[in-house]
Amino acid sequence: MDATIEVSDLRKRFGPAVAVDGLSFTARPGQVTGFVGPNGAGKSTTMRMILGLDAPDGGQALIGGLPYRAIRTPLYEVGALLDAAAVHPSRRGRDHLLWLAHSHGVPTRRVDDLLEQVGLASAARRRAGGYSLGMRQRLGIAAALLGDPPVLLLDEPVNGLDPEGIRWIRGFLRSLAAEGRTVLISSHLMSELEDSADHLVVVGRGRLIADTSVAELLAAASGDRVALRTGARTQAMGVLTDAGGTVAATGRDTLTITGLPAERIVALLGEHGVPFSEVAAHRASLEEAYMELTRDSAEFRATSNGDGDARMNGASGADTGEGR
Ligand SMILES: Nc1ncnc2c1ncn2[C@@H]1O[C@H](COP(=O)(O)OP(=O)(O)OP(=O)(O)O)[C@@H](O)[C@H]1O
Repeated sequence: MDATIEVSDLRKRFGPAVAVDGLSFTARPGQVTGFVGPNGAGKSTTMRMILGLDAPDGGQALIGGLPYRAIRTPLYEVGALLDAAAVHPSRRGRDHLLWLAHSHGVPTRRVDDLLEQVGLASAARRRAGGYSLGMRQRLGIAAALLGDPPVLLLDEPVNGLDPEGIRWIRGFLRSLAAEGRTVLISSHLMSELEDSADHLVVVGRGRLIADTSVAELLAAASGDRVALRTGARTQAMGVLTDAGGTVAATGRDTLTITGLPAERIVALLGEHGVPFSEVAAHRASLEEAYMELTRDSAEFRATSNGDGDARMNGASGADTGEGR
């Protein structure tokens, strides 16, 4: 089957609250599509509509040209993880998968292979109630993969994973896409998608903010900035400004230059005998790119949680999605 997910002018309200407001995007085979936006942006509702769990008020969501409910053997066509907590606590991890597998004709062998792949083999015979959130995410991902489907939808799969788990899932998602699958993953943290997504669909308050490749977004945000480390800051500023660069001091011995390529900067400093220890073309992080993207939008802003992991927040008064 064609594994493309196509969302067209999708709309959903819950009473007076507009959850999804005319959203359109396409997630293609062979790519990890990051579906990103602050809490309450409408990501889960959109995924639920793609999976036929919520009925849209308008528009449509198709997988391989079909609405989900028209897919004959969904376990083999579309794998989904919406809520990692949806596991019976007294059931052992392996038994949870076996029960799902056997009710769909999937062999036991596949269950054991998947437990191995998601790193749960050693915990497979423990009860799921004692699993950490990260272990439940892994179990949920294994369940989504049972039928070896060409389409995967994972809602916040990175949530609860430790740094090793985050590294693992990035590689795992990339390998699933490299096998030709369509992988749609949601996140409210832009930084979670760094190094895993190829394509980004950014939403806010149910609307599309950006639909772009990660490479294009980063290139646009990186601009022509060059970072320079030098003990002769004043001298360097003079030389580079005279040559037409725009120079800003960013630290005691660091400068950021725009308007001059890195090679020209090196040549100029050499000609004028200005010592320096480092010249690097600036590469924006995905988080910076997001800031750039939403700079003109008063509705969204990024704040740092203090450990360099910036979060996206809706403006004050935005629904946090809590209390449901
Ligand atoms: N069943 C529901 N009943 C009422 N309101 C709902 C329901 N489901 C979602 N909403 C509302 O719809 C909006 C979008 O919620 P949704 O969960 O889709 O956002 P999200 O982007 O997935 O957020 P999060 O990152 O918190 O999961 C929010 O305002 C939310 O409160």
